[in-house]
Amino acid sequence: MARYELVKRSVALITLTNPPVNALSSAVRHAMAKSMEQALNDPKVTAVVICGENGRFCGGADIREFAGPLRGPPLVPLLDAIEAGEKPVVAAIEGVALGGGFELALVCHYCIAHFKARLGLPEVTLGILPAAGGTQRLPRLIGIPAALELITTAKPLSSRRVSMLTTPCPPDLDALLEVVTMEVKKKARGVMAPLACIQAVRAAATMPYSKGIKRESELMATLFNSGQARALQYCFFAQRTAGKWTLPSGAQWNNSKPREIRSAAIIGLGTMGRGIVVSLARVGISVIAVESEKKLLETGKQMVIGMLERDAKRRGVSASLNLLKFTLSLQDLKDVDLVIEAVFEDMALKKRVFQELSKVCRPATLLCTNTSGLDVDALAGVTDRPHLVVGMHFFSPAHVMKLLEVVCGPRSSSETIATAMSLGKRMGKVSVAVGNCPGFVGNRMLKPYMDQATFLLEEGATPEQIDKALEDFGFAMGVFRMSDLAGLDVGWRIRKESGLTGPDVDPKNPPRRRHGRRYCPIPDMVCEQGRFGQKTGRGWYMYDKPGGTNAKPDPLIQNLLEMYRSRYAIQPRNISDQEIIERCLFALANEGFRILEDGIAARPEDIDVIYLFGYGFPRHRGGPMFYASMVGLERVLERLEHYHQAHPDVPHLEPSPLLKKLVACGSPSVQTWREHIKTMHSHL
Ligand SMILES: CCCCCCCCCCCCC[C@H](O)CC(=O)SCCNC(=O)CCNC(=O)[C@H](O)C(C)(C)COP(=O)(O)OP(=O)(O)OC[C@H]1O[C@@H](n2cnc3c(N)ncnc32)[C@H](O)[C@@H]1OP(=O)(O)O
Repeated sequence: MARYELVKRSVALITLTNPPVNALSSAVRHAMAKSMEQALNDPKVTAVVICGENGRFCGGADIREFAGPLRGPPLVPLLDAIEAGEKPVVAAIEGVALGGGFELALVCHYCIAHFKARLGLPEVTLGILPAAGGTQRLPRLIGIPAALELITTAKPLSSRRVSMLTTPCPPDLDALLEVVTMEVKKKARGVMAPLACIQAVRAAATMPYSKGIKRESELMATLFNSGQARALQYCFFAQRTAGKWTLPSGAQWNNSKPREIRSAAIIGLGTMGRGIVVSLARVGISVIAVESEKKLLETGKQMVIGMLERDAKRRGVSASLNLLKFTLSLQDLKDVDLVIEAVFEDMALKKRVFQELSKVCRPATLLCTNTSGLDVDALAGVTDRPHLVVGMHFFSPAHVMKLLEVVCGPRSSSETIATAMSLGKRMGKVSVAVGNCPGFVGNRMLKPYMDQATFLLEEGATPEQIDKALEDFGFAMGVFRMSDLAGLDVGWRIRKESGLTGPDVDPKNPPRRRHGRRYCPIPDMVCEQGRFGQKTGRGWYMYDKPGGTNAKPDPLIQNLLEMYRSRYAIQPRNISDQEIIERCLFALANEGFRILEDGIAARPEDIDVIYLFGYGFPRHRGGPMFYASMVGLERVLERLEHYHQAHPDVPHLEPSPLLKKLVACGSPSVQTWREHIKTMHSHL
């Protein structure tokens, strides 16, 4: 946990040895305290050096310990003792010095950092604050503005008995703190930890160290057991768990070797295709981009080049344009390692592309589809290599969004899945393996969520009221603003293809039940008016111009809703924000439970990660499944039963069997749901 050595007969070298990141677990703290005592008591020792094993100084407190009762020697007195010691202590920093690791460096009298070392205080991302003196020493060392910034970002510095310094304090401290508070509230709506950090730094500026450290500890106590801290710490581990896929065959992330991908091809240079080309090229993969017409190819090429150049400028590197090739011929793909099809969302068209690829590409080429919900196995079935077919579902814009759903068909081989997952990682994506069903995980869950939003419109709510409730909950965008951004025509086309709407529907009197269940025709009526969202300057909101982003409530939508309600004799009622949140989010989580039952997602963490990274679910709420567990499964069940009784023609509101089962088992913690899911037929 900590190795003690005497070097050159006079220097005590204390090495933290707690792989993989030398976190300050109780055992490490214990060993450090012992080693420090030995060093201070040994007259031969004139100086102490603290470092970390395996090129990593220290990743901070052991986050796993936060979930249980706090044990072992507390960190603050240990660090205070190091700082107060008579012998000089040097932090030798390689790799990371994060959180408590950085706070450890702050108490050392000298720091030597490798130029690649990463120092920072990421505590706010876990819903807490740097409570081992970080908020008190850092302002004393580097001043309030820089410390405030560092507490939410990261900056390199060195340290020397910092608690003895007075904090350099700007004359307009209150004004400065006010500005930072406003910024934090805007960026992280409803998130407590950054605001607590500001209060702690205020204490550093206005109080002596002994009082400031007390204030820091009080603020930490408020955050430590908060739901937000639990949610953010859950997200930290969920993100790391999500990449660990397993198949029923026993093949899994750590026993399946991915292939190395040097070259790839993208078919289709629409919005998705262009983003995928950029994502691949900027990590050094040669890309052949294919379009069906010369004009589309030229437009796509110019856009990709522009995107890559802007991206390279931002990152201060040169654009990797030499890796790109643009062509109209599929014949050019015969030697590539992997193809990603990103053509229009039309099964017949995609099948033709896959048949063609089977003929053209060498037998070992992996064939991937970027479909957002079509049957991956049906595509595999038209090829000569179904085991080499997998879904790679990117999110728009593909070069920005972090999420990648890797859709495993029943015939996808473990090597194929491993390769898609590893390629996702290489592109900097958070990749989650999911099973094959309509909409996979993310889009399958979106349907009940969006249905509830439109049913609420029928019943008396407005788009802006629903969006505000969701944004106050923490979503970056409410459902209607998000739909305007994505384009309303996409969903309209899907509804037409699935036979839910079309020329047979009476436009004056569209039925409110279709395929045996409640159906809200308002989205179709909005599209029939050519209102496709931001791109047409009109959608659920109005915008200054086509492509505008400033959404304003539109009186025409208000009229449409009023006319609609009077046509169907619906008496509008006042709908509370609570009902909006419950109906939208409990319907969302309910579908998540069904997805778990069906074996389409392996664990609740995977669903939550998909919603955090693909759909803007607020991180401090943990994701839809974690949120349901925080509300209490019993309460979620009771509310779903209540709403289903009121709306029996909405099957998505009927509580799922898994939710009922978990409640019957005493609502176990989300991390243990897996043990209760006896999937008959895992799709993963
Ligand atoms: C009434 C109540 C009163 C309450 C008062 C309580 C007072 C308590 C006093 C506390 C004192 C506060 C001390 C301090 O201020 C708090 C902290 O230090 S919080 C921790 C801050 N550190 C971080 O957030 C760093 C998190 N880690 C990372 O960012 C990355 O892991 C990394 C270090 C940059 C390395 O990245 P990678 O190389 O990509 O590796 P992975 O991310 O995949 O991680 C590998 C492996 O390690 C696990 N892990 C990483 N960091 C930690 C950690 N700090 N604790 C525990 N485990 C960690 C990670 O989960 C991976 O595990 P695996 O998935 O492989 O099992």
